[in-house]
Amino acid sequence: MKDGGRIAAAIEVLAEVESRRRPVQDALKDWGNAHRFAGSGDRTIIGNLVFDALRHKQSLGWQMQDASPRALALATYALNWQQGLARLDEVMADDRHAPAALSDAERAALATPRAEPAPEATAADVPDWLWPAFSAALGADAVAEGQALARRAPIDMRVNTLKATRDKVMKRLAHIDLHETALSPFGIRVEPKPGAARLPHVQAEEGYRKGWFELQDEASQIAALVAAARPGEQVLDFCAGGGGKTLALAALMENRGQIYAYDNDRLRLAPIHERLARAGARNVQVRDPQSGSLDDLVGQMDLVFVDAPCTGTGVWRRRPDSKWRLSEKALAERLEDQIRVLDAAQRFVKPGGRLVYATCSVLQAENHDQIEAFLGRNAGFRRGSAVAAFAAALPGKPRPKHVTPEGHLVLTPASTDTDGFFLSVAERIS
Ligand SMILES: C[S@@+](CC[C@H](N)C(=O)[O-])C[C@H]1O[C@@H](n2cnc3c(N)ncnc32)[C@H](O)[C@@H]1O
Repeated sequence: MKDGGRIAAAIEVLAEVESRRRPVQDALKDWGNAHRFAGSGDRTIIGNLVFDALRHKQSLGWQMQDASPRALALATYALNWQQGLARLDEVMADDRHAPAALSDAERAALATPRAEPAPEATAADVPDWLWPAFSAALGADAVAEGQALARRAPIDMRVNTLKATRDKVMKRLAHIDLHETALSPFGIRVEPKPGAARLPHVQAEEGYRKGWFELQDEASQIAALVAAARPGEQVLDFCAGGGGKTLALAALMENRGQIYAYDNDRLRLAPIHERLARAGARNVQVRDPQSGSLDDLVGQMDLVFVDAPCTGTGVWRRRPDSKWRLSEKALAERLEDQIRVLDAAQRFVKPGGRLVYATCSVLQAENHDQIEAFLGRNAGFRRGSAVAAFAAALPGKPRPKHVTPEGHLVLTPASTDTDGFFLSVAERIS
């Protein structure tokens, strides 16, 4: 395929995502299945175009004065990928699979930046309805944070210290352009590359199959460090999902003590068994809703980790389609879920034990307001300090920029160069 045909394919996929509200990965996969002639290089480029168009949907639509799939794909190629109008004309002329020739209005919009400044929500590529909450959470940095959440994410790996060291993994992956993460002591990062570039498929590496490393954003690695699970402790991972945090906690505990991995959705837990085996994590009992209740754990846990269901505003870099699908209704539902999860999880914390409440969102309503309301209705808990836990777990590292007066921590792409993530700690006093 040539670029004209790839742009046409991106338009098709974007239309499918928009009109049928399909997850972008599914739409891309279906397109690939229906167009077997497209090679893996073509599919990468089409995927990059589609993801970048969704990341910058609002700002590109504003510049084009047209947010149709066609306008977004053309603007992504010419503006976001900096190929320019002349090159776009060339690839369109040169390819019978390319979209129809540019209109005068498209040509004008691609040639000249609009004179007036974009509204803040547009410049930040944040949905208009969410802007008040987003900007309240991030203050003067809101536009910069929105823009950072609209960039491509790096590939972050967490070295599994049960099986390997960071040096060993870095040596084995020396053929890849990577470096140590700035904060996590067991993180390795592959920086994103622009335009058509393809990132390495690190899951195909022998070291991945041997369980020497996992794919995990640095923010999640930091979450496990802040939770400070120690060898020998009793830990409940109450929203374990596919087990990302469970594995990180097991490594910190050096396979000593016990982790109970629970989730109320069996299907989400399903991958955990294979992941635990690959990682060599032997101190984890998986408890799904059908394998028995958690009653024996009430009041027994040194640590209950609540990686709560949330809107995912902190992971828009990786899931840009979710940014535009999010609705007020979905946010309200997540807020209800979070109250339910916190109230259910708290009873497992033993006196003197701690509850860590985390989300991959940056919104105050899901974060600060949620944990503060929990503390308000649970006199048996007192507020701990996530920022103090961060300083203890990561000595010598700079204090993150976004810390609430109560000591809760908000990691963000523009401030910590991670996904957006919220961390808070509470301690049971009675
Ligand atoms: C952010 S995800 C967890 C991700 C996971 N900890 C990881 O690191 O891969 C939130 C999880 O909470 C689970 N969940 C939602 N409501 C719950 C409830 N009432 N009790 C337990 N888990 C719940 C969801 O099924 C989902 O898997």
